[in-house]
Amino acid sequence: MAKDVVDQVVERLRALVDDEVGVSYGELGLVGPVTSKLRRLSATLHYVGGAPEVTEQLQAQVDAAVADLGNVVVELVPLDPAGQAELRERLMTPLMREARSSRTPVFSLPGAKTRVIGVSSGKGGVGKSSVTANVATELARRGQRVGVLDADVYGFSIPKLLGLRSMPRVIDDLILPPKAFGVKVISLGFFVEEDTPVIWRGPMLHKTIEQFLVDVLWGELDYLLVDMPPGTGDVALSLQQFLPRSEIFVVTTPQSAAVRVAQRSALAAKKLKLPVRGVIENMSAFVTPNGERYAIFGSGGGQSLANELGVELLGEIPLTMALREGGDGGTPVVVGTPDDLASESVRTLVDKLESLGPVRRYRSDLKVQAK
Ligand SMILES: Nc1ncnc2c1ncn2[C@@H]1O[C@H](COP(=O)(O)OP(=O)(O)OP(=O)(O)O)[C@@H](O)[C@H]1O
Repeated sequence: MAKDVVDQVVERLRALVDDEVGVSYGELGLVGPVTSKLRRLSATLHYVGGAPEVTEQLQAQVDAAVADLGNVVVELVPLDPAGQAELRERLMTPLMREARSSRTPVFSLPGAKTRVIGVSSGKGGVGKSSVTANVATELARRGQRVGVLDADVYGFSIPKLLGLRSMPRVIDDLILPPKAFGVKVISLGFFVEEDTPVIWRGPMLHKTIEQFLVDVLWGELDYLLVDMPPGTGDVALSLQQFLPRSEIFVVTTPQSAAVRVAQRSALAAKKLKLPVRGVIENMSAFVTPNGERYAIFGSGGGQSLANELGVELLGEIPLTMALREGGDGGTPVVVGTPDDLASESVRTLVDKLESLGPVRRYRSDLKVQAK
């Protein structure tokens, strides 16, 4: 077998990128030697095991990469514990090492650029998770690096809304978040059995959120969205402690009763000194194809909450079939039906979110010296 074919196999395997890590197998040092026997080339690619479908997907990707090079068999070999420990060391950036040794999220270290956005609501069922999933997807579509931490202990819906079937892979004690529509996701739901109710006590939840912030290989992110449980509880407290630079956005329906409960969650955030930066109204008027508007859940709630809180109403997302169907099918409406009215309002909302920019903070350590 010609030497250049061997080189080409190695080159192609080295160039393959592990999508979740965003680094090539070559750079990760996971391509084994290629041997030639009886006109057949055998190669090995080491990988971090995950769900069977992840392995199948990788095998298909590998086979396609070398398909035109003749008789080449690439065997996928899971990394042994020593190999995993070595890989973990290679993947950790100096910032991440610092974060892990001080148990402080990289997002809170000095100089961190990630905007951390807590999406909160007064009560369940107002569409907070659907809004989070669509905003995250739209940001990623615009080229932003986005992660979602699904901390909604009452219903971990983010993986389903983003059609994620694979579980996070674990390299030694480092967690690799699976990715969908360009969004990296970690959900408490990945770690509990489906349909098994778990009572999350404050300290346990706090510890898990710490682990998700510190031991997950988020890489560099422009945005981290946190889907918070409805109400005023423990996750807000954890956010305040781990991510004091978080901004809070409150989702409400247009109904005045919903607004009152949403207001309580906003006030709780304010008490924790987390800035509430905007209101998002969801399930706004349903519009028929003929343009007739039906305000099924009333109207004006989002604006009045925004006025009371002294913040901007970032958007009014209408009730639409496409948004609901997109969520059920695991393809966010902004990708699946971009010309839907709900997609349009998500885009307007994201324009406003981006233009708001991060919070400017008073730094008590900086003093102006009068001459
Ligand atoms: N604008 C909308 N148009 C149509 N359906 C919507 C809209 N927003 C949300 N829904 C649907 O409402 C249901 C609840 O939404 P979602 O799970 O996002 O709410 P939530 O506030 O996060 O609830 P929970 O806190 O219980 O998880 C879902 O079936 C979703 O598809």
